[in-house]
Amino acid sequence: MKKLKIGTRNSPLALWQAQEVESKLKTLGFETEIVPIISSGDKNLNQPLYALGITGVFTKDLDIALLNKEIDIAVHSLKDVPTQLPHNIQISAVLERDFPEDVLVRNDDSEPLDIEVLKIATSSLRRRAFWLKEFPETEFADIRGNVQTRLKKLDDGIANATIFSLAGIKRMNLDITYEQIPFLLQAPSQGVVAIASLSDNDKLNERLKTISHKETEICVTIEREFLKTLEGGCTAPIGAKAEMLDGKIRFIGRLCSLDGKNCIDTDEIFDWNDSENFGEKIALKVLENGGKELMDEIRKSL
Ligand SMILES: NCc1[nH]cc(CCC(=O)O)c1CC(=O)O
Repeated sequence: MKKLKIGTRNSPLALWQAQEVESKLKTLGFETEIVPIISSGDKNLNQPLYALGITGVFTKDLDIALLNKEIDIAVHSLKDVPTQLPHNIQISAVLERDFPEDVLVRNDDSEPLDIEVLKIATSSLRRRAFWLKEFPETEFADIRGNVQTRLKKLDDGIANATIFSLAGIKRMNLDITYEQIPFLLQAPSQGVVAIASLSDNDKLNERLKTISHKETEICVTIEREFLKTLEGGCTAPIGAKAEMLDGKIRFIGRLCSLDGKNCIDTDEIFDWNDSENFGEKIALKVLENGGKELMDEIRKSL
């Protein structure tokens, strides 16, 4: 049997995630091979992502490899995947979500610092804006690179702290202390590993579907619809979290101005039978309630 080629970025986290997918596929009887591909997002480390002005910097090279049939599937962190996918590429399965929240990691000597006087290294517009909403005086520094690189930069003293997705820390088995930051709403589809494949590869897609985690799929579909309807192709401070509780879904969403001064929040519980287009419906409400003006302002200043 021909081996199924699993494309992935070559960062330690991406490779871990590809191996996780590989072990699921092996249970389906697939023979597999991991194909690491260097992505443009990993090459261009000097600028914050939003400044590159293009979406999909982590996924583009894997999309091309898929379309050229150099790989059969691509494994991504779903939160890095643009909501608008290239023609003939689809997300065919997601793994069960774990540890979706953001956490604060301080460098060793920053312990006694008051939370208000922290300097935080992050290039995420969402993390900055949502943090500034609570602590407007906090300073920020840009930082790029994979989890290990960012920890090294923090050690070098570019800031007192940084913010990570807890999923990344857990998957890398890093022995570092972190603090919960419950006020900082996670990115849409954070903590979720996704498998992309060619939309017309029906036979493969049918089999991929069998390893997809249904509950996670429903939740991230809502979160990504919310994001897609709000952003219209530009990066903005947007958070979203859909959770299933006894057959109901709770959705929490937030859109903020870049300085965190103006935020529009939404928090709704609904039956999961009504979940169709729910993300879009909520986003349209946010846009009507001042979200449109906020998005226009963000687009102008980026
Ligand atoms: N943009 C970087 C990125 N993309 C996915 C993860 C971690 C895994 C995940 O949350 O899905 C990270 C690192 C981070 O945000 O700290």
